[in-house]
Amino acid sequence: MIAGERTGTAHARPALEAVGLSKQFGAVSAVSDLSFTVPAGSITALLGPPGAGKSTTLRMLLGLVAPTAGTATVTGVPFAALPRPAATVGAVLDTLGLHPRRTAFGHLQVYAAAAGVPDARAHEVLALVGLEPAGRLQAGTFTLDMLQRLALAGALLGNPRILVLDEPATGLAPGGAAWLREFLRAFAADGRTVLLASHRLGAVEQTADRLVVIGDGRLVHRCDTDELRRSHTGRVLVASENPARLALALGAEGIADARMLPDGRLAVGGTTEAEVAGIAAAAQVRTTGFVTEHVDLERVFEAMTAPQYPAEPRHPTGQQYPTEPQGSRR
Ligand SMILES: Nc1ncnc2c1ncn2[C@@H]1O[C@H](COP(=O)(O)OP(=O)(O)OP(=O)(O)O)[C@@H](O)[C@H]1O
Repeated sequence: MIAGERTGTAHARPALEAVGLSKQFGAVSAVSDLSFTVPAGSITALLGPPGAGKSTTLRMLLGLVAPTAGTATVTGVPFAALPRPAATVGAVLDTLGLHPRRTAFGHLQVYAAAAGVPDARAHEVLALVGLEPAGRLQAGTFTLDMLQRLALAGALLGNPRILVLDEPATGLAPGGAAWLREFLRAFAADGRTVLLASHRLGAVEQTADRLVVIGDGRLVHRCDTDELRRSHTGRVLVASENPARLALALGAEGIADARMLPDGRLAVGGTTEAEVAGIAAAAQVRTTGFVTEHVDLERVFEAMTAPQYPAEPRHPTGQQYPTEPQGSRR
C-alpha cells in the first residue's frame, strides 16, 4: 500500500479522490474507470503522455467537466458541494484568458472579488510568487514565466488548503523550476496538498512524493517517488579476478542481485561501488575495474506508458494500437 493511502480512519480522508472516474467525449474515451487518491499533505503528480487524460481528470475533480461515470471529490464531497471552494482548492489549468491591457494586480483584484477576499490579498499573493515588482505592469507584456506565476498567484488568493496545477513548470525561466519546487514543498509542509499534472517525470520527480501514472485514460502505475527510485537504482559493473567468489561474498552480505555478464564482469544491483569494493577486499578478491550504470527514470516512465504513443492519430475504436495498456495489468 502506498504511504498515506486510505487506512479506514477519519484522518485518512483524502484531499482529492477519483473513484471509477470515466469521461467519454463522443467516440473518444478520455478517462476510463480511473481511481486514485491524493492524501492530505502530499504532493502527488498525475503523470501521462500528451492526450492521456490528465487535464480531463483535473477538470472533473474541479467540477468543470461532468464525469460520464464515477465520482470525483474534494475533501470528501463533490466540488459543487464545497461550502467555501476558494478557501479549499485553488487551481491553475492554463495561463490563458488574461486581458493583455489589464495589470497583474488588476487581474487579481477581479479574481479576489469573485473569491470574496480583500484587495490586500492580491498584494500578498503577488509577493508569494515573486511578482510584486510587476504588479502594475500589463499582462500583455509578461513572459510565460510571469504568466505562470500570475496564474499561481490567482490560485492562492483564497488561501486554499489544496492546489491543483496543470503543467505548472511549462515556460518557467531558468531557476523557475527550482523556485516552484521549493514553493510547493513549503506549501505542503504544513499539511496542505498539491496535485500537479505533467507529461514529463523529470519535471516533477524532485517535487512530488507520490506518482499516479495514467496512459490512454487508465491507471498504469501508482507508487511513491522514492519507491520508484529504489526499485531502479542502477547497477555496478565490476571486473574481478574471481567473479564467482565475489558473487558468493556479495550474497553472504545480502546482495543477491548479481549477474555474470558475457565479458566476465559481475553486474550488481542495489549497491554502490564502494560497498562492492569493500566486500571484495574482505573476501580477498582482487577487482580490476568498476563502472556504475545509472537508470534514466524518464525512460522507465516512457516504457510504462509506451503503448499510449500511437504512431497514427488516436482512433476511437482503439484498433490502431493496443486498447489495454501493457502497464495496466500490473
Ligand atoms: N472537450 C473535449 N472534447 C472532445 N475531446 C476531448 C475534449 N477534451 C479532451 N478531449 C480528448 O480527450 C483525450 C484526453 O485529453 P486531455 O486533454 O485530458 O489529455 P492530457 O493528458 O491532459 O493531454 P495534454 O498533456 O496534451 O494536455 C484526448 O484525446 C483529447 O483530444
